[in-house]
Amino acid sequence: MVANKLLTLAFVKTPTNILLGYKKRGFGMGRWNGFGGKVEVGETIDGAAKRELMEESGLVANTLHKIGILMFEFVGDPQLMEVHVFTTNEWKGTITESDEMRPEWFPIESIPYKKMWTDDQFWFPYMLNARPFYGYFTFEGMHKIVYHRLDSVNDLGLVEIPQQPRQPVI
Ligand SMILES: Nc1ncnc2c1[nH]c(=O)n2[C@H]1C[C@H](O)[C@@H](COP(=O)(O)OP(=O)(O)OP(=O)(O)O)O1
Repeated sequence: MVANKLLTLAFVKTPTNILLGYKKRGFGMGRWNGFGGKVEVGETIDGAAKRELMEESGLVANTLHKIGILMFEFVGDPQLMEVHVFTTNEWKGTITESDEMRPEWFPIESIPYKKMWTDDQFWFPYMLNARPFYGYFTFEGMHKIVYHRLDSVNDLGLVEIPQQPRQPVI
């Protein structure tokens, strides 16, 4: 069994707008997303979320609220991605482009879903409405979702996080 790959994803939002970043390189290149990345050894998940937000957007979150947990399975890959999703509406600093991300504000009614990960359109409504959620998505390739489930949850601390893919890896 392979340990899950632990990642964070943070969104800065106001009641009407959301800050997204255009991924300029690496995994998810060419897509708009929140700010995040891998949890480093010795870091807490919350600490990694704050660090990645700062590195990729220039902003420091005063508080981050955990709003969701997403699992991603890629058919044929034995390792699951476990992504912890956060939001903040209190931050300081100046929005700064990094070599990885180009940040830009979007009105909530015109989020560019067609230029984002395919799964985002499913769970963004939960995140935008501050409804805690748990989602599991199985991808075939980088675009096609072949399985998904999405649940509203009362307590993210009680979510049972799977440690291996749903489908046997051949
Ligand atoms: N399917 C999907 N939807 C929404 N968001 C994501 C996915 N898959 C993902 O990986 N993500 C998010 C999770 C993370 O926030 C990033 C990926 O992080 P990555 O760029 O690989 O991690 P870094 O630590 O920043 O990478 P390097 O600096 O090592 O290149 O996308």
